[in-house]
Amino acid sequence: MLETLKKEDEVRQMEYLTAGESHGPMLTGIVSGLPANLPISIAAINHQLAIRQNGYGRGGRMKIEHDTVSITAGMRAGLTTGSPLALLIQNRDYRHWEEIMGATATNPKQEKVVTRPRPGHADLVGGKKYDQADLRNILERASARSTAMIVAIGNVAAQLLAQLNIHALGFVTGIGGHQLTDWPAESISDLTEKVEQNDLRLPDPGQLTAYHTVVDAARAAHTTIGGQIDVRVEGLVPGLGSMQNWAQRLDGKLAGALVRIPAIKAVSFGDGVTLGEMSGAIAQDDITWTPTQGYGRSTNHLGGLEGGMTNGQPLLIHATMKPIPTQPRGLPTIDIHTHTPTQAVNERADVTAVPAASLVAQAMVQITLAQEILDEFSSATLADLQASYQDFGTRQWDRRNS
Ligand SMILES: Cc1cc2nc3c(=O)[nH]c(=O)nc-3n(C[C@H](O)[C@H](O)[C@H](O)COP(=O)(O)O)c2cc1C
Ligand SMILES: C=C(O[C@@H]1CC(C(=O)O)=C[C@@H](OP(=O)(O)O)[C@H]1O)C(=O)O
Repeated sequence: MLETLKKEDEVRQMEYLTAGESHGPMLTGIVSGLPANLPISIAAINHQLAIRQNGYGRGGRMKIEHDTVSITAGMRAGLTTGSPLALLIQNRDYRHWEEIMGATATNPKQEKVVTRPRPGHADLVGGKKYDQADLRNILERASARSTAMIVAIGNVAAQLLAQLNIHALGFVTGIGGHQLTDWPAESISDLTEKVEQNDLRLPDPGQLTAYHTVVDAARAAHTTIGGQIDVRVEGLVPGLGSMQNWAQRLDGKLAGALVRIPAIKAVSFGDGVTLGEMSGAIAQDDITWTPTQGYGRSTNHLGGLEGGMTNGQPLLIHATMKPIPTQPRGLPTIDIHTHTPTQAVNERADVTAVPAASLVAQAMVQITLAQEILDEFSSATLADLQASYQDFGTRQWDRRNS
């Protein structure tokens, strides 16, 4: 029994892996378990990669990189073959780091050895765990540089989901303690138009100036800020996920996927933390039925999930990003070689990266939903998947006395 549960939780039809250091030569991604005959647009992936690099408040690194993906396995003539898909993204910054980061380099530049761990980053505990005297061997992999590959893989998942008419959008709803918008009630197609018109991914472009002011104030105060992100998903059939075993609950898988993003510290669904303040009769979503639409809901307080399953309403997910940990004026720390109190290393850093993180959150939701769907339905080919998914969605199950 325990073995079965472990397998359900850990072995998935679609698996993905990334490799690559922030200042190494490239990022590598492998995605296995995709159906054969899925059209993949590399231009669409590159479009998302370019958007991820945007956002007021990012540091100097984004001026160096021009992220584009190469697909080196698993695809021929624009279609997946069913074999593992391999993706590569070059790090342009590597040319400045080759002597330090090359696989055979001996790190001659002593000033790039990191001995002053940053509070809020992986430096200290990673150094202890992996027995590294140079904390660069930790921060290079902990860096959110890997989110570029996650966005590429997320877009592969998005292209799969689009074949089933499922669409997701991540956007920014707050910055540095300033709420910029409430849950927008619009559909994804209306929201996408607004969110993609500005490089801050704001559903209300009227808030651009407010956003800039908050970031400018943080920069002037020599500090960093976090913010609020929402992800909305439309088009999911009811019944993805399961209440049978806790390991199968989709709410848990989605929350786990989102908090894996570096610096994401809270996740909630629907009305989220405010549900705790509502009366029970208000907080649930009344069930309706019409001959043309079938079952529906009059509200969506619960964000489209009941019993760990999708209920056919849009998924509404909220995530909070903490302020960027690297501080221009390094925080109090201890030098690991001398044990003396000092200031943490000041690596080049972003003042904020909430717009980029909103796209990463979108990608993690898309990956998690693609994994769930590929686990649940027959998927050797795209046609198999479309047929079994549609069959499940339209299946008549309730017994009426008419
Ligand atoms: C898109 C993005 C960009 C980030 N940029 C930076 C940065 O420039 N400097 C930094 O110290 N942390 C940055 N972070 C956050 C760190 O990677 C993260 O705080 C660190 O890996 C520790 O993980 P934790 O905060 O989840 O504990 C960024 C995160 C994301 C998602
Ligand atoms: C490289 C990216 O983000 C990086 C994430 C990051 C961190 O510590 O997480 C630190 C910074 O790296 P660098 O010191 O090279 O400027 C960010 O730029 C990226 O988003 O592509």
